[in-house]
Amino acid sequence: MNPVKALENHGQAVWLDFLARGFVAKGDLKKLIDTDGVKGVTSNPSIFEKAIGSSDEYDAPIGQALKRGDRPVSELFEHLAVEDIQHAADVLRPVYDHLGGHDGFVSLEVSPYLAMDTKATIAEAERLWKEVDRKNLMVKVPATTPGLPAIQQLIGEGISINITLLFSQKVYVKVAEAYLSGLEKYVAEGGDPSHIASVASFFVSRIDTAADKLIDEKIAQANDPTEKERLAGLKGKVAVANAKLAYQEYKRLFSGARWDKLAAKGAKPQRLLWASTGTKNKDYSDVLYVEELIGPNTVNTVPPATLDAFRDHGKLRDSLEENVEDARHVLDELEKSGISLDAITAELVKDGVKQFADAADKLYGAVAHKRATVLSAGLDRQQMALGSSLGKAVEKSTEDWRASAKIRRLWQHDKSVWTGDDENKWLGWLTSPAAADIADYEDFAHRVKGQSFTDAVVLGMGGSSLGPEVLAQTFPKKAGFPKLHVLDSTDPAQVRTMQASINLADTLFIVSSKSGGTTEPNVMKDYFFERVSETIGADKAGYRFIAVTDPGSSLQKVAAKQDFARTFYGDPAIGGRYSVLSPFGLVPAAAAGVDLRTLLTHTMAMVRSCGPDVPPHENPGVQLGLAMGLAGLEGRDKVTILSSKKIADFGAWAEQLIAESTGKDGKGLVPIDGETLGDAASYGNDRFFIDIRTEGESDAAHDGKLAALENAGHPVVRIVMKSIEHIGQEFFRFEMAVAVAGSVLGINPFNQPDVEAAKIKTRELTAAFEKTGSLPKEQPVISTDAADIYTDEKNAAALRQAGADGDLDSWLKAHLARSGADDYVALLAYIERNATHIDSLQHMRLAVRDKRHVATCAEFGPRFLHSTGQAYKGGPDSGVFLQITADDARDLAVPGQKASFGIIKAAQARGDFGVLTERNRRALRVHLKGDLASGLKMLDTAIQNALN
Ligand SMILES: O=P(O)(O)OC[C@H]1O[C@](O)(CO)[C@@H](O)[C@@H]1O
Ligand SMILES: O=C[C@H](O)[C@H](O)COP(=O)(O)O
Repeated sequence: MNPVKALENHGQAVWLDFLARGFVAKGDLKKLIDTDGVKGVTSNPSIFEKAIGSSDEYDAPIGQALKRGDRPVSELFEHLAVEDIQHAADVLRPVYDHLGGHDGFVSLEVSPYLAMDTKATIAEAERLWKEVDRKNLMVKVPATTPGLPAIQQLIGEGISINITLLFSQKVYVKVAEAYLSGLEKYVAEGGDPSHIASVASFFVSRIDTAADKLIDEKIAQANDPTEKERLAGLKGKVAVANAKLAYQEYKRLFSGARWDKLAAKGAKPQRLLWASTGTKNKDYSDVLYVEELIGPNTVNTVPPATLDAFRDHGKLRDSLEENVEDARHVLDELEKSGISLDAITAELVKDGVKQFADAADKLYGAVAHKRATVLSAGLDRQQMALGSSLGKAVEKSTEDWRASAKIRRLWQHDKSVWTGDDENKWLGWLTSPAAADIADYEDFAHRVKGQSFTDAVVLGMGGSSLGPEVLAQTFPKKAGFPKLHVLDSTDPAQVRTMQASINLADTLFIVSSKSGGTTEPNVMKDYFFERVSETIGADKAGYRFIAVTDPGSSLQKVAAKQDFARTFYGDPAIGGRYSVLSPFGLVPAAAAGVDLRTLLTHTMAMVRSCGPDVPPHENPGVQLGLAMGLAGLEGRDKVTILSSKKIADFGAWAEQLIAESTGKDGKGLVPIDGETLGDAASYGNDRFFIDIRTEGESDAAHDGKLAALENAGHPVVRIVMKSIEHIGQEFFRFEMAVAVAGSVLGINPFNQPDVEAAKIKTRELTAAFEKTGSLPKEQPVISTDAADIYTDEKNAAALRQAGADGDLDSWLKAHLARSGADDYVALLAYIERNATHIDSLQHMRLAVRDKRHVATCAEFGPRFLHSTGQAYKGGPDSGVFLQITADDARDLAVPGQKASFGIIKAAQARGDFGVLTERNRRALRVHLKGDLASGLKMLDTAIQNALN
C-alpha cells in the first residue's frame, strides 16, 4: 500500500502544507486526496508568497478583481487567498462529509502583522471566517501571548481554529486550555460544539535547526572527546523528543472528567498537528519528521517534497509513543549541556512571527507590483534617477523602513515614526480623501450652479489658499460655474485688482481659515463683506459668503452672526498645508464645478498605492520621501520643482508643504519653485530635482537639460501625471513623501514653530499702530532718492566691512557676495503678485542663480509667510534674504479698524524681517520709493551691477 495512504491505518491524517491556484484548479489536490488519502491543506504567508510572488498564474485573477474596482493591496491579496481557500475547501468537502466533520479542513492564517494584537486578530479571524464561509475552514491564529486570548474567544464563538507557531510544551498546555475554556463557554451558552474543530500546530524541524546550532557551538567549545560525542548524540533528536512529550500532554489534557463532560456534548479533541515537518538539514532523512511521529489522533502537514519522499520510501510504525523515556532523557541532557529549550522556543516564536511578516512584506510587495501594472493606465508614473550614492542610501533605508514596519506604523498614527512629539494628532489627511462626502459636495456644486455666480473668490492663506489656487489654475473654467479666483494678500493694489476682476453682485466668497484667527482672511472678508453690502444690501450680503473652517473657530461664530450661506467644517487633525484633499481644497473645487467624484476616485488609487500594506519598495510616496529626506541629509536640500505648463502652479502648493513641514530646528528642505531650467553649470551640488508634467506634454529643450543634469550626477525624479484630473494623486503622493522625509530628517513635520514668531511681531506693530496712528520709526542704513536700505546692526557691520557704503549697488554687491556654495538667495517682495512683477523677480533671481550658482527663491509677501516663511526662519541657515518693500501708490482701508491694508502689509514685512535678523540670518531690506515699475527696474539694474 502507498505508505502515505497507510498512515491512516495508524490513526494519523496527512495534510498538505502547500497551496496554489493552478494546483487546485488542475485537479492535483484532488489526485492527492484520492491516491494518498490527503485529508487537509494548510497555508501560511510564505506559501502564498511563493504561489503569488513567483508565478504569473495570479495576474489574470488580479486583473479581473481590479476590473470590479480598485482596492487596497491587503484586500486584493485577501480576495485571492479567500478564493484559493474556498476552492481547496470545496475539493476537500467530500472528505469532510465522509468523515463526519472530523477531517477535510483547509487552513488560512490571519495576517502575521497582527500577531501581537489580540483585538485585531479576533476581528480578522471573524472576518475571514465569514468571508470564506466554509464549514471545513480553520483560521490560523499564532500561539503568541496576545494570540492565546484570541484563540479562546474565537473558539467560544464557534469558529474552528488552527493554532500556529507553537513550539513549546508549556505553551501547548495554555493553547489546549484556551480551547477547552472556549468550548466550555460555547456549550454554556447553549451551543452544539460538534461542528467546532481545532488543531494545535506543533512545529518540529525548526526546533532542530535552532537546537543543532547551539549544540554545534557547545561541541566546538568542548575539549573532552566523550563530551563531544555525548553532545553530537543529541543532534537531530530534540525536535522529535519535544513533540513526543507534547503528545503525552495531549493525552492527559483530553481525558478525565473535564474533557469527558465536553465530549459528552459532542466536542472533538483538539488534535496535535505536526507542522514544519519538511527536513531542513540535508544530513537527516527526508522523511525523519514523518516516520518518528506516527500515532493516533494526530495530523502531519507535509510539504509536497516530503509527501513524495514518504510515498517513495517512507516506513511505517507506531513511533509516537515509542521510547518516551528516551525523549525525556534527550531534553534533560540538552538542559544539562546549558542549552535552554525554553529560550529556544521563545526565540522561535519571535522569529516565526518575523519570518511570516517578512514573507507577507514580500507577498504584499508582489501584489502591489501586479496591481500597479494592471492599473498603469490610471496611476501617475514616478521614475527616480538618484545616482549611486543616494540610490544606495535609499535602498538601505527602504529595507530599514520595511524591517521596522514604519509605513504600517505611520498609518497606525504611531508618533515614534517621527520625534514622538504630537505627530499622531495630525494624521487626518491619511483618510480625508476616502472620507469626503462626495454627494454633499455635488449638492453644493448644484446649488452654486443654480445661483449663476460669475466668480468665486477664496479668501485665505497658505494651506487654505494654495491648494485652491492650483485647482483654479489647472482646471479650465467650467460652463455654468463661477470662475475660481484666490486672494491671499494684504497688498492694497492686489486687493483692488481682485475687486476689479469680479462682478461684486454675482460673486461667491469662500472665506477659508482653519484657525479662523489668521489676519489676512479676516481683513479680506471684512473688506469684501462691506463692498458686497454696499452693492446688494447688508441684509443679503451674508448669502454670498461661505466659510470653511475648523469647528469652534472664531470664523464659525462670525459666519453664523453674519448669516453666511453655509459653513463647511475642516478636520482639526489636519494641518493647513495637508488640507487640500479636505473641505479646504474640495469646497472651492466643487464651487468651480470640478468633477470631484472623478478627482477623488483617481486620488484613491494613489492613497492605496501609498497604503500601510504596500511595502516601502513598492510604495511611491515612501520612495519619494526617502529620496527627498536622504538627499537633504547628504546636503542636496534644495528641492527644485519643475512643473510643466498644464500644472504650472503645482510647485506653489508643494513649496508650502515641503518648507513649512521640514524647515525647522535648523534642518530641512528648501523648495525651489519657478526657476526655469538652466544648464548643468548653473547648479551646485545641493539640488534635488523633481520634474512633474502631464502625459503628452513634452519640451525637447527642457528634456535635454534635464537629461544633462541627470548625466552630471544630480538626482532627478520624473513624475508623469495621467491627466490634470489626476492632480489629487500628486497631492497625496507629496503629502506622504513629505511626512516620510520628515521622519528621515528627524523633525516633527506637522508643526510650524517659527511662523508664530513673525505673527507675534506683526501683532505688536499693528497694535502700536492702533494706539498711536503710526508704526514705530525705523532708521535706514542708507537712504537714496530711489530707495532706503534697512538691516540690523550685525548685518550692517558685516556688509560695511565687505565694502557696502553710500549706494544701493555696493550694499547689494556685498550682500549677494555673501551667498556661497549650498546657499540660496531669496527675494521676498511685499508687492502685488501679478504677471509683470513675477517676470521682474524672475529676471533678478535667474541672474543671481547664473552668476552665483546658487539656488534662488522669488516670493511674494505676505503670501510666503504662510508657506516657505517657516523654513527661511527655522530651517538651515543657508539663506541670503533680500526683502523688497515699496510705497503703496494707493492704500486701502480695512473696515472697522485704523490699520489699512498697506499698514498691515508693512507690519508683516517688518515682523518677518525682525525674526530673520533675530535668528542671525543674512538679511537686507530694500524699500523702493515712488513709482513701483521704475523702482523694480532700478533694483534689477542694481542687482545686475552688483553681480558683475
Ligand atoms: O487656515 P489658517 O488657520 O488661516 O492658516 C493659514 C496658514 O497659516 C499657517 O498657519 C502659517 O501661518 C499655515 O500653516 C496655514 O496654512
Ligand atoms: O502550518 C504549517 C506551518 O506554517 C508550516 O508547516 C511551517 O513550515 P516551515 O517550518 O517549513 O516553514
